[in-house]
Amino acid sequence: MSKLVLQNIHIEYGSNAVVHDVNLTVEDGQIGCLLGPSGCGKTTLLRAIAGFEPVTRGTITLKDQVISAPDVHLPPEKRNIGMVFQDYALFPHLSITDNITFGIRKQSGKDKAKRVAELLELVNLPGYEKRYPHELSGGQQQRIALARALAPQPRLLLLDEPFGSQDVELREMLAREVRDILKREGMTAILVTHDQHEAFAMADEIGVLQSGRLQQWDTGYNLYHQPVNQFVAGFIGQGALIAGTVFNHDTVSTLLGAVRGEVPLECQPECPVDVLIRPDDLRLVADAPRKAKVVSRVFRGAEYLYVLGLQDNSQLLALAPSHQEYAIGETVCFELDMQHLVILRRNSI
Ligand SMILES: Nc1ncnc2c1ncn2[C@@H]1O[C@H](COP(=O)(O)OP(=O)(O)OP(=O)(O)O)[C@@H](O)[C@H]1O
Repeated sequence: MSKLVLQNIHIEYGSNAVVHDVNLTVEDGQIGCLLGPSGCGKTTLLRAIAGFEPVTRGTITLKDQVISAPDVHLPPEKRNIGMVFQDYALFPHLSITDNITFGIRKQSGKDKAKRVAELLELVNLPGYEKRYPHELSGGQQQRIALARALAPQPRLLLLDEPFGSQDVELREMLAREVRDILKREGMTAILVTHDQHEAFAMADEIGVLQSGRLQQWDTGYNLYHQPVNQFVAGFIGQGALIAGTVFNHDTVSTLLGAVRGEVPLECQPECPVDVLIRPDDLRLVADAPRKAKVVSRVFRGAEYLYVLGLQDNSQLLALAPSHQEYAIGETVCFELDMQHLVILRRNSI
């Protein structure tokens, strides 16, 4: 069982702490993801798991073996962890077969040929044995890099921004493909990305990092629908936070009137909160008491995404079919769907 467990991980570069008290578990055969803005510590954590960065405090356990702790450091080559990077790092002068077998050079010719055929089948490039990297598209090269990483049957696979050099439209599709391949192999993996669509398409659980701290480790669905704080709410999906004051256990007073949702248990009446309103919580209608002004809009094909301004200058986002057009400056009426509103304690980060 290749379960990966990080407990209270703390990493410093010199005296500069860049990862603080990170706890997470990736169960055997599951795909985890570290997601966050540039500089939040994703790569540092991945490097620590791979064995390229020592930990100042905490333990990293893989398959019940402690591989990193302040007094334990299993060298990278002894961890049996595979890696896939953004730039594929295929050897240009080696054939696809030699690239894939690079990590299993010592095996017999027959075993290697069998594994190459198996892996090419798995990554959907059968018959590519004799080709060279320059004869392959970027997506195909990335699949070969994946086959090479899987060849030695690692205990864990680490993927560092693996689709970063692909077109945005291609990334989600590739992420799905790679997920299917990893699931077929039963591989435990961790992906690092700053692209949430890639994370959603590929991972079972996703950790959102901010300044080296793990804010939430959860499914993509829960990150979107039940963010634990304003940072996660703002980072995942689109939406706007409007200020409110708790009225009772399920009602908050806001500029938009009373809105309902699950008030956090620790928030007493009068407690200041933020209400997260996603574009899909809001419906533009012909007539309603709630009104706002169109500040800007972005054409999205099937729909327009509108930025709406309220009296106090706070803003909301709304989606509407593109044939139902509103002009900038126009006053629009809207209704709120109160089913999913998320209420967050103010200053919870
Ligand atoms: N070798 C190093 N020495 C000192 N500081 C470092 C080193 N590597 C990274 N850092 C710092 O550690 C912090 C985390 O960096 P890291 O590369 O882990 O972030 P990241 O989330 O992977 O960012 P990106 O998405 O831009 O790759 C940053 O503030 C960075 O400047």
